[in-house]
Amino acid sequence: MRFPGRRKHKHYFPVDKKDPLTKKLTTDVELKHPYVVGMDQTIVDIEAHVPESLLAEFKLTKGLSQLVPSEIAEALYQYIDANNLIVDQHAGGTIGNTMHNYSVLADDRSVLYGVMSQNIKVGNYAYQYLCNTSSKVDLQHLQPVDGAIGRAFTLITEDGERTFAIDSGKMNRLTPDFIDEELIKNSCAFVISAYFTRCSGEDTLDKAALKAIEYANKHKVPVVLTLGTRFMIDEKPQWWRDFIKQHVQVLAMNEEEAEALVGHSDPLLAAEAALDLADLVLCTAGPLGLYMAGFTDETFKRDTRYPLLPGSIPEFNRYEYSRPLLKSLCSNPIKIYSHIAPYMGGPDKIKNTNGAGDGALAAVLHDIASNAYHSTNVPESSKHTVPAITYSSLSQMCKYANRVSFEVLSQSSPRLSKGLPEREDSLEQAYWH
Ligand SMILES: Nc1ncnc2c1ncn2[C@@H]1O[C@H](COP(=O)(O)OP(=O)(O)OP(=O)(O)O)[C@@H](O)[C@H]1O
Ligand SMILES: O=c1[nH]cnc2c1ncn2[C@@H]1O[C@H](CO)[C@@H](O)[C@H]1O
Repeated sequence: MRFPGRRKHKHYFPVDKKDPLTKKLTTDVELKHPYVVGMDQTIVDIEAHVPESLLAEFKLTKGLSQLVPSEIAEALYQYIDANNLIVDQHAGGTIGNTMHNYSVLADDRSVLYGVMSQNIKVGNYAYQYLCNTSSKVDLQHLQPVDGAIGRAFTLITEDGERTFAIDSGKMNRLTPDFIDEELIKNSCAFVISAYFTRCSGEDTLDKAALKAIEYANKHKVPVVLTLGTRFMIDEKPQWWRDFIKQHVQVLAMNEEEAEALVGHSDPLLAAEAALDLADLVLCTAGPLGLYMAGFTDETFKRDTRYPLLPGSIPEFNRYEYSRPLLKSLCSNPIKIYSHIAPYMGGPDKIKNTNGAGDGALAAVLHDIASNAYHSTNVPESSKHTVPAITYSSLSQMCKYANRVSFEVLSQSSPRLSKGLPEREDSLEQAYWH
């Protein structure tokens, strides 16, 4: 496990002090590695740069992810192919991207649940998916299906905005009997997107997801939910609020999904309202950067060293140096918030913003897993007198998540091709400072 950012020796694995802790770690002790489990609709992204008029022609709403019947998907494919509009084809899926990015950042294992075509030919979609996924993502738990995986036509208009038209294939056929309780029980987080609810007919993914969530809740493994796309939440906001309150500990969303969920267009107020539903909240807000919100206990709160910020909640960042806890573990819970503007103001040129939010979530997962790694291997560390969910403070995680989003935006594709540099060129802006 590579740790997020550069860490002080005091808390990291100390090598300079000859105490029992150090000895334990410098002798041949094999460190235990935590892993995260994600579940996704296995999808290949077919990226095309298109004029706005094409969206109207195919009755697609800009900025959203929408399912299309296979005849429409085929007509769309024929159109973009014949007009040479396709610029790239790569593995996608919001959780597939997140697991891949997690594994690249942490240099460690994640497990992906989903389906995979049982007949793979060199060059077909299934093959492309496998070739495009980090070898640290364990794909042994994909369920074989007789048919194609999903296709996401990722249509980028001139303003860089992306619209998805999804051709489902067999992506929703993961069955509940395929879910291994032990695998979930021993993981440090279970990650899913709201897309699992978009099932119909013979689809079984929704039932498989509910089974996995039931196991995670039973064994107190944090459930991490990312909201996917706005109109799914708009369709039944109360259902989502109840679902999150009952099953989810960590919630990730962008400001539009947040508004659909809790009715506030201001991302900070939305993040605060979401704390009635979940314990830790990440709300990305495009060019405004991102917000995080969580709980800490009165006893463990830490004052920020940054200037206190005005906003819809005055001085909201006061305790951003605190590490977040599950609300149920706080005897006197207080709400904590942090915000960060885009790293270095954002890349000079953004060709598309696809996957920037998935990148931010991967960073938060990395921090959660680092905490599990450290507490399993160095349980005596003073760090773990606070039963926090994450290794870092809210403030530090915001910096890290933002830095990863920047990397995704700069490379114009949702899956990181490499980890972050050990040292940044611009030290003032370095996320670990
Ligand atoms: N135009 C921009 N300029 C600078 N930074 C940006 C811009 N758009 C996004 N970002 C960065 O990327 C992060 C995530 O972006 P955004 O809120 O667009 O995610 P998203 O809508 O969830 O994306 P996706 O669903 O494609 O993963 C932001 O918090 C910010 O740090
Ligand atoms: O319905 C869906 N299910 C799963 N993933 C999706 C869906 N629609 C879009 N994306 C995925 O979202 C990623 C960017 O955040 C894209 O890679 C795309 O594949």
